[in-house]
Amino acid sequence: MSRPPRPAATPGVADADGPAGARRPDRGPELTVLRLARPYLRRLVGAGLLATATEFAGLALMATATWLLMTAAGQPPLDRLTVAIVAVRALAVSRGVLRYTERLAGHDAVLRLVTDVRTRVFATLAARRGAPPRSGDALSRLVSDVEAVQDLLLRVLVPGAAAGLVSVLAVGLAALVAPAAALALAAGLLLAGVALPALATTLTRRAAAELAPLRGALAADAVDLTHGAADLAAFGATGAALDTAGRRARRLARLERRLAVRGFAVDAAGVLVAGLTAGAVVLVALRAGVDGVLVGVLAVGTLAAVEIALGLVGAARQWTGLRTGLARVAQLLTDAPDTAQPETSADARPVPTVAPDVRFDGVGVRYRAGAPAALAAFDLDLPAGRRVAVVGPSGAGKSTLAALLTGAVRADDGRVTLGGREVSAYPPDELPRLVGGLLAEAYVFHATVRENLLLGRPDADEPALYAATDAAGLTEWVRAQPDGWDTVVGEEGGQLSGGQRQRLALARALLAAPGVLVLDEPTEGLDPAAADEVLATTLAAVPAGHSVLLISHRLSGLAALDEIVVLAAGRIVQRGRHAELVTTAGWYREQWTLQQAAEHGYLAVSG
Ligand SMILES: Nc1ncnc2c1ncn2[C@@H]1O[C@H](COP(=O)(O)OP(=O)(O)OP(=O)(O)O)[C@@H](O)[C@H]1O
Repeated sequence: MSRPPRPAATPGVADADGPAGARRPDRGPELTVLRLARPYLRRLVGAGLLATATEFAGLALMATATWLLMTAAGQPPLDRLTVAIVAVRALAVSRGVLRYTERLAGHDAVLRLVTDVRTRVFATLAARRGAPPRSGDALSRLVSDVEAVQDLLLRVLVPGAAAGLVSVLAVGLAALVAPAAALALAAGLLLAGVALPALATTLTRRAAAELAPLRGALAADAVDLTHGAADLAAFGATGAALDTAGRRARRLARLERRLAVRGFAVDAAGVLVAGLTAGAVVLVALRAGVDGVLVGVLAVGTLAAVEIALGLVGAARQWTGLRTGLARVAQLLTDAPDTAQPETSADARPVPTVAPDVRFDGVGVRYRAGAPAALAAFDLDLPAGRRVAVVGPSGAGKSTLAALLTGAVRADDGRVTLGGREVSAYPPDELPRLVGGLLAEAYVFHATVRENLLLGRPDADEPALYAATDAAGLTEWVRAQPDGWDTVVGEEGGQLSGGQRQRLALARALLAAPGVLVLDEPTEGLDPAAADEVLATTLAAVPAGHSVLLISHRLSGLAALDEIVVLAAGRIVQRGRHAELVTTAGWYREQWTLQQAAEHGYLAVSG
């Protein structure tokens, strides 16, 4: 496998990786993310109103049931109770129905929004193909960060708004009975719904911010201690490593205990507030001469209303835990205003019909002063529709060519032009539409098969996905998975075999369909028969008019290419078509013979 050459330009994505390094977006991360919720505002407001209705039905149920019980104790005629009996039943049933529809409406809106956010995040990452690679951990975190957007709406904003509205309604209704009691209720609700959530946030914010990185570090310790056990033992470092991990585990346990104690304290304060508010409301109502039954209704209603308002404490806690993830997502989206707009994003990217002509003119690359040239006096014409293979021994400079084309490396001598314009003159977001493909050590994301593929072309429909996986020979595997396209492939594609990972990366490159398709060792990790088949189907799947630069150490399957360039120590040593090169003495014929012998045996070669 070719090593990825050192990138020349370093547009930063790494700063969005961690909480410490994350530059804060201009506005709050919540606002940045919620801007994306605009198309779903009506659905979200609907879900919020349903949540309010659910809570209100619960409150009304408690109040009506109290009135019913207290009035029934006086044994009035049954017809005085009929309406209340029917109301209790209706409220009990409607509360369940409302809760169900609220969940349905909320999840419908939020899942649509999250799909949007995820597509934009992936499109942003795709548009930064020239940027330094992000760590697997950071990418995985980004995938789960997107889930924070879901929680922000479902666990914070919708229930928070419902609790706020029901509190206002409860105060309004209490005011109809006794305005002074309503004031006491309002004070209690403010304590439960504003002061306590603020206190909970203040008490837990610092510890919560420390908790997530600490958990990550401990998880990394666990992996190091198990995977690196042999090396630690070999260097006599097991004890020290265990000590470090032990210290971290103890610190984590201390923090979690502290958080739990503070959480219980706030919860206890909530119960106290509920009791005191109910007591105050009862006293004030009695003083105001309110009827005994109504005082009872006010007391129970107060307890129910304060409990609903206390839901804001839970929402505040959730919000504290979500902020870091939200900040990372917002950071990524604000850094890439282009990809945040569907009209200009990769979604709307048309498949180019004709490739730009590519020319390498006397190109030389030297990675370090004094080091031998990775590429010297390299000339190549790759007009639209031409397919060229570059072969040669390890370290010959093949991947450097790919890096020059994608703008990851700049030529020290000569010129690399696309459509007559120097590669370095293209804006970074324009280049990937023209040149791209399967580069060295392609990264497979901890996401679903579909999401990994859509990174190549976010607007690809199902037939396009099938066409790409057919060519890469992955369709059968996808069909065999219970979750099909939605199969999660694990961290760095860890739940796939090496061959399946390669096929997935290849299918993604084919789906992207840039005008100039660069394929750096596309059949790496496949057995010879599969490699031949995949190379043939891949080349057949490249649209007419698109060019191909194929980098390969395997010489099998190159007969269909228009030209083969043999590189050695950065210089062209042979060029021609396969049929010519196998009959000419030189590196190509030698390697061809060796590879055929290794793959098919000497008899097949001589026969
Ligand atoms: N990022 C880098 N920093 C320094 N030297 C590099 C870098 N990338 C490549 N080189 C050097 O440039 C030369 C060409 O490397 P390149 O990766 O282009 O070769 P290759 O033909 O693709 O090799 P392989 O088939 O082994 O992947 C090698 O000598 C290599 O050591």
